Amino acid sequence: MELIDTYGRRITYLRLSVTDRCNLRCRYCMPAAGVEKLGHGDILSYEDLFRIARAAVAVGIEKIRVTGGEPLVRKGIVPFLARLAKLPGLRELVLTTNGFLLPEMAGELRRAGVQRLNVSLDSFRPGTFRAITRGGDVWQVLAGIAAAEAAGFPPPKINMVVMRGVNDDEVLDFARLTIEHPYAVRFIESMPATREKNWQNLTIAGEEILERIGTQFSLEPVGKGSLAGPSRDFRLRGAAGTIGIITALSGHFCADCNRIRVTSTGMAKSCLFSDGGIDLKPFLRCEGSKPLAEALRNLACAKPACHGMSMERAEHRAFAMAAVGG
Ligand SMILES: Nc1nc2c(ncn2[C@@H]2O[C@H](COP(=O)(O)OP(=O)(O)OP(=O)(O)O)[C@@H](O)[C@H]2O)c(=O)[nH]1
Ligand SMILES: C[S@@+](CC[C@H](N)C(=O)[O-])C[C@H]1O[C@@H](n2cnc3c(N)ncnc32)[C@H](O)[C@@H]1O
Ligand code: SF4
Ligand code: SF4
Repeated sequence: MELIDTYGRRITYLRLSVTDRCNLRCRYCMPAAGVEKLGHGDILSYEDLFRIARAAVAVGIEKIRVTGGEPLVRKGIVPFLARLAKLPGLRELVLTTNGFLLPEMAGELRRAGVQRLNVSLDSFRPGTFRAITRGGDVWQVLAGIAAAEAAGFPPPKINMVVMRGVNDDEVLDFARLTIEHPYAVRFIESMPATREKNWQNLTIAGEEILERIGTQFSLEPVGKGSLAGPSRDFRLRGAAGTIGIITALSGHFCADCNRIRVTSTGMAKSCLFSDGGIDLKPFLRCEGSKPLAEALRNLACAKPACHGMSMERAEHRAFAMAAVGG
C-alpha cells in the first residue's frame, strides 16, 4: 500500500522514539538537569510500540528508524528490535544512537537484525566532547564505532552538530576522516531545541560548512536512495566515504520529506516541528488494528508543506528534541 500526502509526497519512513531518557545531556538537546521524568504509565509498552509499527507498515511505511532519547538505555530494547526486524513489509530497520553502549551491545544489535547505525559524535577532542555532552567520554563512542564495525555493521553514518566557536574548527578533520574510512559524516545545522541564549550565533549554515570544505577539497555530489533522510551528500575526490549537510534550518528539504514520527508516549507527529500531533493511546485501546492504521494514515496525509523555522526569522520555538527523537 502507498501512503501519499496532500502535496504528493510518498511517506515511507517512521522515526520511532522508544524513550526520552538519555545517558548524556548534550547542550543543544537537553537542559542540564535532563528531561522531566515521565511515569511508567506514560511511556508506551513495547507491545504498544510494536502495534504502532505494524500498523504503520500496513499503511505504507517501509523504513523504521528507532531513536530517543538514547534508545539503548531502555531495558528490553534488543528483543523489541528483533521483533521489529521480522515485520513483514519492513525493508529497513535502523537506529540512531550516541554510541555510548555500543561497545557492549553492538553484537546483539546486529544479531537482532538492525541493518545500520547512525552515531552522534560532535568532537574528537575529549575536553570539547565532555563540554558538549556534559560529561561524556569520547573514547567510549570511538570504541562503540569500532565495536559496531567488528560486529559486521556497515560503516556508520556519523552525525556532527556544528556549533560556531565550539567545534566548528573540527569540520575539516571530520571531512578528512572520510578519505580513509568509508563513513558517511553528516554536518547538522544546530536547531533551537533548548532555550539556549544566542542560539543563532551558534548555528552555522550548511552552505558555509560546504564552502569551508570546498576550499580544501574538491567535492562531487552523491545521489541518494528513495528511503533516505534529509542529508545532501558529497564525496571528497577519491575518498572512501562521504560527507553530507543536514540543513534543518536554512535548507528546504521539506519538499522531499518522506517521514512521520511517533514519540515514546504515543504522540504521532507529521513534522519534527509540529506543536501538537495525534495521541495514539485511544486508538491503541480500540479493538483491532484498523483505527490505529487509519489514524496514522490521516496524520501522514495531513503533513504540512514545510516548517516555519528559519535563521532569518530567528523564530525560536523550543521543542523537546529528545522526546521527539530528532
Ligand atoms: N528538520 C528536520 N531535521 C531532520 C529530519 N529528519 C532528521 N533530521 C535531523 O537530522 C539529524 C540526523 O538524524 P538521523 O537520526 O541520523 O536520521 P536521518 O539523517 O534522517 O537518517 P537516514 O538518512 O535515514 O540515515 C538529526 O539532527 C535530526 O534531527 C526532518 O525530517 N526534518
Ligand atoms: C535526539 S538524538 C536521539 C538519538 C541519540 N541519543 C543520538 O544522540 O544519536 C537524534 C539526533 O538529533 C540530533 N540533535 C539533537 N538536538 C539537536 C539540535 N538542537 N540541533 C540539531 N540536531 C540535534 C543529535 O545530534 C542526534 O544526531
Ligand atoms: S542528542 Fe542524543 S545523546 Fe545527546 S542528549 Fe539528546 S538524546 Fe541524548
Ligand atoms: S521540517 Fe517537517 S516537513 Fe520539513 S523535512 Fe522535517 S519533518 Fe519534514
